[in-house]
Amino acid sequence: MAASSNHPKMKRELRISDSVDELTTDLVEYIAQLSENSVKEKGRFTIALSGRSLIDLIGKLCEAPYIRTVDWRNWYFFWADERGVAKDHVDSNYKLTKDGFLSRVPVPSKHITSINDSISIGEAALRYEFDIRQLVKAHKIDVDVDADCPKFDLVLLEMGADGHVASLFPNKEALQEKTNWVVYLIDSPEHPPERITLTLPVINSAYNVLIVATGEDKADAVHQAVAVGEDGGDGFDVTSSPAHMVNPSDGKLVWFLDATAASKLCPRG
Ligand SMILES: O=C1O[C@H](COP(=O)(O)O)[C@@H](O)[C@H](O)[C@H]1O
Repeated sequence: MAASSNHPKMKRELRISDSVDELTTDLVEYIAQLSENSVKEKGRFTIALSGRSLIDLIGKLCEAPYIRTVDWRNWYFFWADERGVAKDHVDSNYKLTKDGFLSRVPVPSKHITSINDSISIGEAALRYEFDIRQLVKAHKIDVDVDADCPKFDLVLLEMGADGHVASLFPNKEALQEKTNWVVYLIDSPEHPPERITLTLPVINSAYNVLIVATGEDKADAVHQAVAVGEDGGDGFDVTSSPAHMVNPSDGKLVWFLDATAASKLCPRG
């Protein structure tokens, strides 16, 4: 890894790699370590994951040594967001994850909580929240009592070039959600328009949140999410940067950036 820095006031770390290859190596090792610690401590590892290029990156976990060393049997798998399409549709995060990751690792199928694609998007959001609540009741997912939210061991996100994470897009109502764990939208600025997403209270209750961003097209959004308005000044509107609103209450936030995505941050020392 090229550089790492810790934010003095928050439990936040920036890990900046020279290349996407280096970032991938660092990211999968970090996830494998979180999984090992969690399984050792409580016998399970709950992970909620986003889609798209992230799936390519974590594909390395399906290779040696991780395919043998990770305790896949104790993973519990969830999605941070899903698109309102059938599970076999090319836009489906489920399909992407199944083809590129889940079909290559021995996570038990009963540990995989996917989003129902045979009902309306509103019903599917309610059903997904219900399923998560059942697992909290069954003590398969920890709970953040103060926030009344599930406490995932890891929420793994990729930031889009507009600063969105999961399906939480800039200036959208979903960013204001305080009570529900899962919401849906029918007007996503990115295709497809119907989406389901975990809400900020859930993401911010996790033990660990990792945000990945690679490529020059994400440099402005990284700068806005990480460096702008830290003092709350300059009239910065946080809802213009959903990634900026990711701020775990007592968990740890780690950004995994490649050098191009980090290029608008202060020079590294
Ligand atoms: O729409 C989505 O975008 C984000 C980031 O995507 P990328 O194309 O910049 O890799 C993704 O993580 C999220 O799951 C997805 O639904």
